[in-house]
Amino acid sequence: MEALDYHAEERRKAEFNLDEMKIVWAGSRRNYELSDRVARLVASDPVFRKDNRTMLTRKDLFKDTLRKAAHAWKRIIDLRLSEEEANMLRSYVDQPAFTDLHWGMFIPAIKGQGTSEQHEKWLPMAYKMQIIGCYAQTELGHGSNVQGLETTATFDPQTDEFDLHSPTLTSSKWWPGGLGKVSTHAVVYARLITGGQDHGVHGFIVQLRGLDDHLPLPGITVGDIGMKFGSGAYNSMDNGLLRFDHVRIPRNQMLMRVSQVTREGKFVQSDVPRQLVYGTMVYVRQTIVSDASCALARAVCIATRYSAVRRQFGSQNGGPEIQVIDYKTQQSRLFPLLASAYAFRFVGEWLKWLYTDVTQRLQANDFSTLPEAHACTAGLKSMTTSVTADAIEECRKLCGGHGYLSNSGLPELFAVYIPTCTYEGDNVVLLLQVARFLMKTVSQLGSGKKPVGTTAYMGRAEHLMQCRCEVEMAQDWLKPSTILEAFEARAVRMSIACAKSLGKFSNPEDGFAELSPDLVEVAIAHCQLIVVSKFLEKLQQDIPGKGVKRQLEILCNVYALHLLHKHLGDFVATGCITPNQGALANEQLRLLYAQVRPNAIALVDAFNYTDHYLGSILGCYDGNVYQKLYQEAWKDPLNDTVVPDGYLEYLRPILKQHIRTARL
Ligand SMILES: CCCCCCCC/C=C\CCCCCCCCCCCCC/C=C/C(=O)SCCNC(=O)CCNC(=O)[C@H](O)C(C)(C)COP(=O)(O)OP(=O)(O)OC[C@H]1O[C@@H](n2cnc3c(N)ncnc32)[C@H](O)[C@@H]1OP(=O)(O)O
Ligand SMILES: Cc1cc2nc3c(=O)[nH]c(=O)nc-3n(C[C@H](O)[C@H](O)[C@H](O)COP(=O)(O)OP(=O)(O)OC[C@H]3O[C@@H](n4cnc5c(N)ncnc54)[C@H](O)[C@@H]3O)c2cc1C
Repeated sequence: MEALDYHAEERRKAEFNLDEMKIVWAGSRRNYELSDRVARLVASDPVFRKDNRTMLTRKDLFKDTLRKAAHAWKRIIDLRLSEEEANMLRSYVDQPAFTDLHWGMFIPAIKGQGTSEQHEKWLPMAYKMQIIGCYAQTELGHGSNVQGLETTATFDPQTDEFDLHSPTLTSSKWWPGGLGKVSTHAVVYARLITGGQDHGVHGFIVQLRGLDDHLPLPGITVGDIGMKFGSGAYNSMDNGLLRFDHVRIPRNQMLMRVSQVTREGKFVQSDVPRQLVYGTMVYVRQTIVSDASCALARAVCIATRYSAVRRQFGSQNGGPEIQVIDYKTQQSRLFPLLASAYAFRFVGEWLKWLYTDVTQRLQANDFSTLPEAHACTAGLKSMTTSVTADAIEECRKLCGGHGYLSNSGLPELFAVYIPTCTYEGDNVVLLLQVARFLMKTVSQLGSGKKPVGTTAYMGRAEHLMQCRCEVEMAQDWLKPSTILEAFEARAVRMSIACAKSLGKFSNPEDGFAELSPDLVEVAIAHCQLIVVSKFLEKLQQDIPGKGVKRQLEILCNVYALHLLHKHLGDFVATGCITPNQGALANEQLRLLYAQVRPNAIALVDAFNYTDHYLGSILGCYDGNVYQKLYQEAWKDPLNDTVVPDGYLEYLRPILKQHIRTARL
């Protein structure tokens, strides 16, 4: 019997080659094939089941995470999966775990900040998971201000050791994932003190637990910090606390690529910039941008499929009601998010390239592109995660009441996703880093130093400050050069206006603090320009497949014009466009939505997400939503009994009280 497909008609409407779009989304045919294989492998394995996750107690959820991690590790070894495939497996298992920090931060910290001897000693054990590590930077009192950390690592020349100590309550390490219950080791960030002098924050490899009994080593207090937001979600992670009471480690456990301490206790700063101590964060911020497109695509896939199934109002002559996806308001809320998922995918690909490039340069001691890599990773991490977090909530609302059910998949996705706006750098703090970089670039204009990379457009400031947008009709907004120039002009004008305002302050730091809300807006304008320009660049590539490029052009225009509509105030106030041109952009946007509409279901099918990964009844591939919702309701433990536990003790006495009250 042929399987039921409630979306069959929608799928027939598609005007492009779906298989080719799947390859564009995956990045290459090879990536598509690997990812498809791993997704199916995970979906068909009962150990990776997750449909009962939000019902588990914290302890059961944690044990389930350990079980999944052990099973994942066994599969990785048995099937000889590459690191790339293992990472795909991690994504599809879809359960935050200590392994994220071990592979995503502990190992990269040693690789980026350790010497070759340290690599030889620690990496083989870490790669085999004979030791498990975490990244212990944040403290109870300080997270954003890394220079404000209080943990000390004092060198003792007599024993050739560092003495690690937590001098205050606020110096307790607080938040590191994997620390609470699992890690045997940590890269700990502490103030280096030699000869009574404070040399700032550096990384140290510290063993925390015994490798035989898993008990904390002497002088170490360690535990979990407690339940976090939502059920299921990030509670599978053992975010931990850690205190040191004069714990001794050998000198060679300080990560010494950036600076060294000699046997005599002399502090030596190498040619490598001290910012490399922050290098692991740059790496992870880059991965967070790629992950943002996955989370956004997932929410959008659920909301789009459900919007095509759901009908409300408008039945004529007894015919079917209107699919909610046909309401213009639904389209104007949903399609920009669909376009953003594709936009973030492409900017994530580009950022990965940028990161690989800067890493190769760093290995050759070329540090010239580090500031730009920092600004791009910080800014795009901030922008993409903020948009994605808001978008998941918007998708919940787009699904009406059923979106609030746990089995819509959206509440847990929201709960697990929102901390990305905070971890790896609070999003506002990161935007202020971008703003600093932009203000520095503006201050160097005219000095002969030509801006390059993502700030190259500032080199054309003279033109961009006075150019006029030539749009006369709605369709003029479809010209890539018109869109790009409007975004470049807005970004440069906002940057230069802020730089001028800063110049009015006698103390630049006072000015920066006072104008920080405006500076955040400047940074956002710059980041949006990067995303728009990378989408446009993607369209310059040869993209095979019937109708594929056309759909991407439509999505690119939706992405750019919805931003223009949303930030119309910026564009008009800076004189980049007139109010009438803004109205024409909005008119064009409405026409674009009509072009997205017949392709919407196929555009989310292109993400190639399994029902297991989506974890959503509303987003299931076959669209058989109502029957599944009905069946699922009966599986709730509350429905195990017809009369609930507690009826006799609590309900019945209330129900019967009217008899007594009536007697009073
Ligand atoms: C169950 C399933 C199992 C599956 C198993 C599968 C097995 C898997 C196998 C393999 C899979 C691979 C897996 C990979 C996984 C990847 C996933 C990773 C998930 C990670 C989860 C993350 C969890 C969260 C972690 C954290 O949050 S860690 C802590 C992060 N903390 C922060 O981000 C702090 C933010 N603060 C700062 O960054 C800084 O302090 C500051 C705000 C930048 C200010 O610093 P300060 O020194 O005060 O700087 P300034 O004076 O402002 O600037 C000085 C100077 O430096 C420049 N700068 C600043 N930062 C950087 C930088 N990072 N890089 C370069 N340069 C930088 C700045 O621009 C200034 O420059 P100028 O002087 O030129 O102006
Ligand atoms: C789920 C989760 C996992 C984490 N995992 C790890 C981990 O593995 N390892 C680790 O070391 N850490 C980890 N962290 C900690 C995380 O990196 C920090 O919480 C994060 O960097 C934010 O720092 P904070 O908590 O000090 O926020 P704060 O800086 O205290 O932020 C509070 C508010 O102050 C504002 N603010 C702060 N400074 C400024 C400023 N200069 N200008 C304007 N506004 C400002 C912020 O915007 C924010 O609104 C994790 C956190 C979470 C939530």
